[in-house]
Amino acid sequence: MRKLAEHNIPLREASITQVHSVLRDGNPLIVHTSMFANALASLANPKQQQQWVPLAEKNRIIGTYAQTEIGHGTFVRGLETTAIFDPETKEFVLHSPTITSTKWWPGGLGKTANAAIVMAQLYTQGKCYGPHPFFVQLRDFDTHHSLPGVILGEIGPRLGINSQDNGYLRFDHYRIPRTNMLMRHSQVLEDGSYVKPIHNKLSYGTMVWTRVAIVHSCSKKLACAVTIATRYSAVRHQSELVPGKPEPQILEYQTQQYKLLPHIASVFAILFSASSVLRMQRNVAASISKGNVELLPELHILSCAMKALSSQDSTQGIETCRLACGGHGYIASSGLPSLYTSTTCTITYEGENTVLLLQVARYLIKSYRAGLEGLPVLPSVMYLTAPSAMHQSPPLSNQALIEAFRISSANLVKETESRLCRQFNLEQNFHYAWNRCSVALVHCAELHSRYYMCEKFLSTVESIRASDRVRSVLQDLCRLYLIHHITLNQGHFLRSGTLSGVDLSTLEEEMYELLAKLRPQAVPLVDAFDFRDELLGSTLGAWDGRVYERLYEEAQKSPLNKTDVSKAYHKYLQPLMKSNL
Ligand SMILES: CCCCC/C=C\C/C=C\C/C=C\C/C=C\C/C=C\C=C\C(=O)SCCNC(=O)CCNC(=O)[C@H](O)C(C)(C)COP(=O)(O)OP(=O)(O)OC[C@H]1O[C@@H](n2cnc3c(N)ncnc32)[C@H](O)[C@@H]1OP(=O)(O)O
Ligand SMILES: Cc1cc2nc3c(=O)[nH]c(=O)nc-3n(C[C@H](O)[C@H](O)[C@H](O)COP(=O)(O)OP(=O)(O)OC[C@H]3O[C@@H](n4cnc5c(N)ncnc54)[C@H](O)[C@@H]3O)c2cc1C
Repeated sequence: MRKLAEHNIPLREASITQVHSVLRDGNPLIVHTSMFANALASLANPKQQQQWVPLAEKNRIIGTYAQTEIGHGTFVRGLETTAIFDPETKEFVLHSPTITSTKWWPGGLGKTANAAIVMAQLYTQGKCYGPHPFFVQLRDFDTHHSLPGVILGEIGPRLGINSQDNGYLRFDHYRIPRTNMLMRHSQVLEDGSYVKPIHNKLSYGTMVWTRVAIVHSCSKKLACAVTIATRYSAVRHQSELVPGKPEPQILEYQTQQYKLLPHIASVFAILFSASSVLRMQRNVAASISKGNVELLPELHILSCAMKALSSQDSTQGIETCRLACGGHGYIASSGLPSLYTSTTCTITYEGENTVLLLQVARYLIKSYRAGLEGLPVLPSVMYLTAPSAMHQSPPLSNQALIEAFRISSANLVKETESRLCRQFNLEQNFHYAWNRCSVALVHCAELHSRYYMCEKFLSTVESIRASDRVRSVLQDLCRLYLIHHITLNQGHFLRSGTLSGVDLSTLEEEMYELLAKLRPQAVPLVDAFDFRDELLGSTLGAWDGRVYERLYEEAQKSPLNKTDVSKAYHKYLQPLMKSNL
């Protein structure tokens, strides 16, 4: 990043907006270095990796991951792009049969990538075997022109990340060699016969990998936002806390502490969960390479749960940080608008959150029913039918709060499963009944996911190797996080009987005390994230706290300030002013 690539400007001299356009508003190579690279690593066989990975690493091949179509993003089994095997020529013929089959959204597809992993419905010997990944060259590697039979373009401006191109792609009976089907898990042999994978969802592996990557990415984006807003809140003085006294730092206001400290805690909560899911992903990947897919469902569900929760929490946290900075939070040079627009899309892409949470709910109901029948269930959901151990922990202790989450989550799953049964008896159709319970099912998934994140936060803080002082601050942050999310979900705890109204009032009081106790730690905590000013890219969050000078200096860089009278005056204003004479 020493220089902003396309502008060849030393990073320190770049305008904040230019920094954002590369670092935050979208990196045209992010899908190449993440999803495309992972698809080759996890879905291609060794011979294919040998052929394409070195070229991708040298950026001779710039790839993207082209799965979503203008008519289908969520429902992968409904994709319409076809890949029909031709036994005569031993080729796949790729085609976009309808307007809705147009590939639409893939990052870099419009103008940057010269190749793609394309998900298409595989047909051979007259039978459809569902969506499979194919390596497809899209542009000439020397001239970058689109190849014959490939129609490419850019989809147009978006809410954010506009410095990367998102593209569209259509195929017109475009032929690729049989060996361009990524063949690690399934194959089509020369005679056209299909060899099936050991698990029919292995072709979804890159989505799972990316969901796990997004969790970690969300913790970093939220860390940027809380750094900016907390530092600004220590510099900004406003109003009178006590009449007649000097204007205080806005960080002295309890409401400002409530806006920022729980989200500082959330950075750690997401980070610790990200580490846990990443460990699981590596273990499952190792098992799959030995032919063992037993834990794949656990990874799928956990990656859905954590991607949904971390994208939602970080997006809400960044917006809260932006609002906590008042008017200056709305200015581009604060860095907060581009953080928001580049994070809110994580709720949508890589699996829209509602849909992923319904995947989690499906697993919870299925596991709950299996537990009732005494069948084996996987570790993360064993608690659903386990006996409660509520009263073994001291009242309102951390362990008691985790128990309250556990029991409330199990209770909600049990209640919702009963509702599903009642609805099924009415509708006599599981899918209609499922849909009529889907709001409650999403709530089950959210509470289960929150329980996981809280448990991981506490267990990590309890086992972390750190100085007593650091441990004490992390324990306070964890306690604040647990109480904050209990107060946000009070109804679940009252309904499960795990916490009373008095308990909740006691916890609220403690939360307010924790805000005051953590106030002196706020700036040291965000300084510890150690973001360089150039990467933070914020007039409000710079290390030296010269907020007003930086805002003013940044404004000078605006092209509009190159002249005192803008060209628009002569072209538009002056005629307007004279027209009424
Ligand atoms: C510059 C340096 C960069 C370095 C890079 C490093 C890291 C990256 C950094 C940060 C990350 C940031 C960004 C990431 C990069 C790029 C992202 C940018 C762009 C975004 C890309 C995309 O959006 S790609 C397209 C994503 N699309 C989706 O996710 C589609 C969502 N839909 C689905 O996944 C599926 O349709 C479904 C799961 C919702 C349903 O699938 P379906 O086949 O219909 O299954 P069923 O619902 O019928 O279930 C049947 C059973 O199958 C089980 N199952 C489903 N999926 C899986 C799975 N993946 N694995 C295992 N099992 C699965 C399901 O549980 C059912 O099981 P049971 O029958 O037992 O219940
Ligand atoms: C910035 C950005 C970058 C992207 N990059 C890529 C990329 O590189 N490669 C790629 O292939 N794709 C990419 N995508 C596409 C992305 O993966 C899809 O937009 C995403 O999967 C959501 O699908 P959709 O757009 O069809 O939304 P839909 O699924 O149509 O969602 C619309 C609404 O329908 C609801 N819904 C859908 N199905 C159900 C259901 N079963 N039950 C209940 N509600 C449902 C959703 O909850 C949502 O509220 C990108 C998208 C964005 C925004």
